[in-house]
Amino acid sequence: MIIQMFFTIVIGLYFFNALKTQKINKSTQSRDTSKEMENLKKLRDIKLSIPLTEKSRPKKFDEIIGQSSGIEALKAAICGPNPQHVIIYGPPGVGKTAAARLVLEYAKTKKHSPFRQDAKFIEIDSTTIRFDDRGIADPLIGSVHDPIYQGAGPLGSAGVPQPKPGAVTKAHGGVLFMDEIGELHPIEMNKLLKVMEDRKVFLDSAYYNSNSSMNYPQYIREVFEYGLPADFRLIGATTRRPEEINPAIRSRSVEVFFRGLTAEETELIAKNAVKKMGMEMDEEIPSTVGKYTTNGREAVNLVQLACGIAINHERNKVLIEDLEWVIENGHFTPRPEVKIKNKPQIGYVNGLAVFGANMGTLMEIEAIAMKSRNSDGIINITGVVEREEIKSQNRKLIRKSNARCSIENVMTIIKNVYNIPCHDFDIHVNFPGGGPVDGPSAGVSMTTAIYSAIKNIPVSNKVAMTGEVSIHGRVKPIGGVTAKIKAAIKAGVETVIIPKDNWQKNFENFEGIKIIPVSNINEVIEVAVIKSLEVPSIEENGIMTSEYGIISAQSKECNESVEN
Ligand SMILES: Nc1ncnc2c1ncn2[C@@H]1O[C@H](COP(=O)(O)OP(=O)(O)OP(=O)(O)O)[C@@H](O)[C@H]1O
Repeated sequence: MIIQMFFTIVIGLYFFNALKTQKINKSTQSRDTSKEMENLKKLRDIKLSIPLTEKSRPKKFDEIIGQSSGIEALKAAICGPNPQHVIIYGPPGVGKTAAARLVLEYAKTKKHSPFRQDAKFIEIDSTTIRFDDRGIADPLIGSVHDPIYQGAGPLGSAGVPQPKPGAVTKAHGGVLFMDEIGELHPIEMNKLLKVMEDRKVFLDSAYYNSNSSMNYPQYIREVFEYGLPADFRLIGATTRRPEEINPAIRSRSVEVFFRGLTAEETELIAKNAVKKMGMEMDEEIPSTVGKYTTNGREAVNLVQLACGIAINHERNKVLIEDLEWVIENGHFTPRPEVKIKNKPQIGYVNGLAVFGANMGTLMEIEAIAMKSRNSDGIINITGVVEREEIKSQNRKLIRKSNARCSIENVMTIIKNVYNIPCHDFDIHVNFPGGGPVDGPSAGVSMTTAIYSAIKNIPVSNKVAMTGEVSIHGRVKPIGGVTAKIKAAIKAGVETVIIPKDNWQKNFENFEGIKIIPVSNINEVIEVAVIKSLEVPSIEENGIMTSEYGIISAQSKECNESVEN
């Protein structure tokens, strides 16, 4: 009896103590959290003004300048009855994120769209996702909080592993937007591909055994047995080129292209940004911003800084001096603007090229030909960036310019088609400005420049051209033709020669330019060189020059032999 009483008192005391400790813990916790809550509220009350980039973030598709084709393609991929995964390519700050953020809301307005009104848009930055081989934390795919970890709570104490859903599950039924998808760790990419295939995520834990007699909660058992739902549409955005992106994700996605913005477009973005700041500005501000910026973010940032200077001087008007100060101190360089020359020249051709994300530009090509003193002429090619290295996380891509190899083809074409023994000449071809020249598409321009240099016939300054040329003189299709035509118009060109196979019906609607599709090099020469122009010869420093440029030494010799 006494022993029984003794044990009852001991057990009673034990539970009493346990209860007391629990109460103390609870009151300390509530005291601590209420203090933290107070601090959090205080922090939330402190607000700086909203940055202009945030204020000027497009709220409607109409406010995204210059990307109508990209937006149309994005809408077609996401807003139909069968939405597709999408990859948006484009340079930084041109509206990829802005468009992605709007497209889900737009899809919800469509009757046939499978997205429900409460469908979520989940945004994740791929550069922040690291592969963790222990699988403790994976914000993209999800992870399992095993009972060995601290803070595992009552379920953890009971030895139950707890699944933590990742972005793929949070985006279930909606859109998962992955910015900079080209930077995603390869293992994470493979996991993502698996989730996209299964439309659910399977999580593993050494602490879960389906055959175990342990009494797992129903939810835990369901997740481990049947997976977490992850049926979403992916929109990945990247500044990388398609060939740098994992082919498996590319093959599962519709590819959409956003382009770099023209000066007029960044000009408009700047104008809208100043309006959104509620300020006035000097008339020259938008055009100056246009001249110094190639994307929307740069334009908005430039305007924001100039507005800041005006505000510091207690003005409501941004002066051109404010902007010039920002340009000077920010070391901004103006965008290159190549214009056509004011008269035809010998051996000088307006080529066309694309750079970056499908931006067209006029590419000058000049050639000089001199009768060689040796049996085999020397070919010199300068101004070409020959090797371009692009490093990504897991591989290195090397682009080699094949302009040097292409010139051999050009020599064969001139010999083959025009019966000119061009290996008897020392030839120098130069690409002023030096860019990564893509040899094949400069084929027609190089041929025309060398032909003009050897024959001493000037090339029209109002003509620009693009196209690959085969050794039999056939003109073959090339890429980026629309961007090239637009660049030609801006440079003041009146006639553009393009390969016949690149012809599109909508080129008929281009105003202010004549577009001539050709299928062989004879047609190019026919349009580009000005045969009617007589070349007067004025000797200067041993090199013959004319009103139309340099006359090659070969022509000097020819002239002399005629005179003799
Ligand atoms: N085409 C555009 N039209 C209007 N504003 C633009 C445009 N492009 C960029 N902006 C401005 O720049 C800001 C940043 O653009 P956004 O984040 O959409 O670019 P992004 O292409 O996703 O860039 P990144 O690849 O660097 O993430 C926008 O909030 C907007 O203010």
